[in-house]
Amino acid sequence: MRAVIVYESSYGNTGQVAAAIADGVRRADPDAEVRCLPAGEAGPDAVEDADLLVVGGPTHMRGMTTGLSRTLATKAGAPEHGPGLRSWFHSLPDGGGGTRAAAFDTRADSKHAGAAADGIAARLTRHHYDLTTDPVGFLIEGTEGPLREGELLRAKEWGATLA
Ligand SMILES: Cc1cc2nc3c(=O)[nH]c(=O)nc-3n(C[C@H](O)[C@H](O)[C@H](O)COP(=O)(O)O)c2cc1C
Repeated sequence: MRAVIVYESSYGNTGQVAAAIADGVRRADPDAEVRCLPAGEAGPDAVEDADLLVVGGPTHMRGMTTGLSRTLATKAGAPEHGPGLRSWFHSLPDGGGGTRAAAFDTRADSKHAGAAADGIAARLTRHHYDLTTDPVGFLIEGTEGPLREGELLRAKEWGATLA
């Protein structure tokens, strides 16, 4: 089984979640070939043979990041972090049906938080990937993080369910 976890992360929290999900997949399927890549390193070649594609990013302005939200994050001190998921999706090959997929995000614990994962899931579906589970959000304590205690373990366990 080949699994690819693709993520966008301004402050690093979503990257940590992505790595934990990758660990969970490896733990559940030790024979799996698992790659965990930032969007800028996940070109079409990296995903075309995947049996499982997991995509996640931070929630900005109640949805996926935008050019504006990424600029605001950088101005607020976040490091530059390569292309965002919106542009990454433009070069994602069509899944053609039969490739399993899942979406996740990081977000605040607020009823007004919104969810980047919903937009990610919709794009995966539009690209004919088969969502195997509902989109999931992992909670952060503030704009820059850290992740809430226990969330990395939850991400690992969620990853194991995807394998
Ligand atoms: C410009 C901007 C807008 C944000 N808007 C939201 C939001 O609408 N809802 C939310 O839950 N978190 C929001 N956040 C907090 C991010 O979700 C948080 O920074 C992110 O999950 C951290 O993940 P990262 O370290 O991978 O970037 C926002 C952050 C920034 C920088």
